[in-house]
Amino acid sequence: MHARATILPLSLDRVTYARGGETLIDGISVTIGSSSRTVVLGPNGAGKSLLLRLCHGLVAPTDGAVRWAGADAFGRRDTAGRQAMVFQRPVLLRRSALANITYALALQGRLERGERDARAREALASVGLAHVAERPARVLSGGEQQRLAIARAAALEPDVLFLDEPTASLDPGASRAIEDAIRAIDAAGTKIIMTTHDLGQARRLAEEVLFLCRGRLMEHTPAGEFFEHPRTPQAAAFLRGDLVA
Ligand SMILES: Nc1ncnc2c1ncn2[C@@H]1O[C@H](COP(=O)(O)OP(=O)(O)OP(=O)(O)O)[C@@H](O)[C@H]1O
Repeated sequence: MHARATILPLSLDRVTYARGGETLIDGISVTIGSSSRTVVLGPNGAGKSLLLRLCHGLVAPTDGAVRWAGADAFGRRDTAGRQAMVFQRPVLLRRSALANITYALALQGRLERGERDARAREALASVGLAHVAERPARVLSGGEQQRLAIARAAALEPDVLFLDEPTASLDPGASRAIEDAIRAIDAAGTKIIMTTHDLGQARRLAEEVLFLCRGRLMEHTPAGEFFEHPRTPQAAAFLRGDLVA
């Protein structure tokens, strides 16, 4: 267990990202606090992944600012080291599952060598992967690799964990295992901000929803309210499964 997030809240101030004459993220202002799991929803191409990358500092906004607890975030090491992101197709090292985690812990530099192995084994166990600790990460199944990537990020005990489509192309059993892991990480004090295409998963995990459409933030709503009474026609159409104009 570790203390609740401290680099939060995350504030976006008119964040815009334009490229090739197209505005892909359009003046998003929002404040995201530490207290609930945040799920970013929206149709294909809405800008969900891009928004996560902007928040995490992988991409700099072309206008506006991303701030953590009020400070200008981009390029700041103190905030960068306290957040992690797991991508849709995680990049794993050509090492064992266990070594993928101990290596990340060594880079982070918070734990002594002797403590890293125990933390890494604990992280693997928390996602049901204790039995593959010595196996090369690259031979693991897609679902196992995704769980390993999440365990590796969680082992760093970040204040905030960004997850981009953590269960894309996984079967229902593997997806549920990842959902359980996400709940456990949240319960241990890490703020979760994630995207998903799976509306069932969004209903199970979301406590608040950011709904994006064509780079614009249409709704920032408690999850129950979003699913029962979407405020915008775009969100209502999205929830019905219609193509969103
Ligand atoms: N670095 C970039 N340069 C140019 N265009 C980009 C860049 N990153 C994203 N885009 C474009 O921005 C738009 C939003 O992309 P993004 O991947 O964020 O959407 P998404 O909502 O996550 O979509 P999906 O649901 O299909 O995963 C897309 O049209 C994409 O092609």
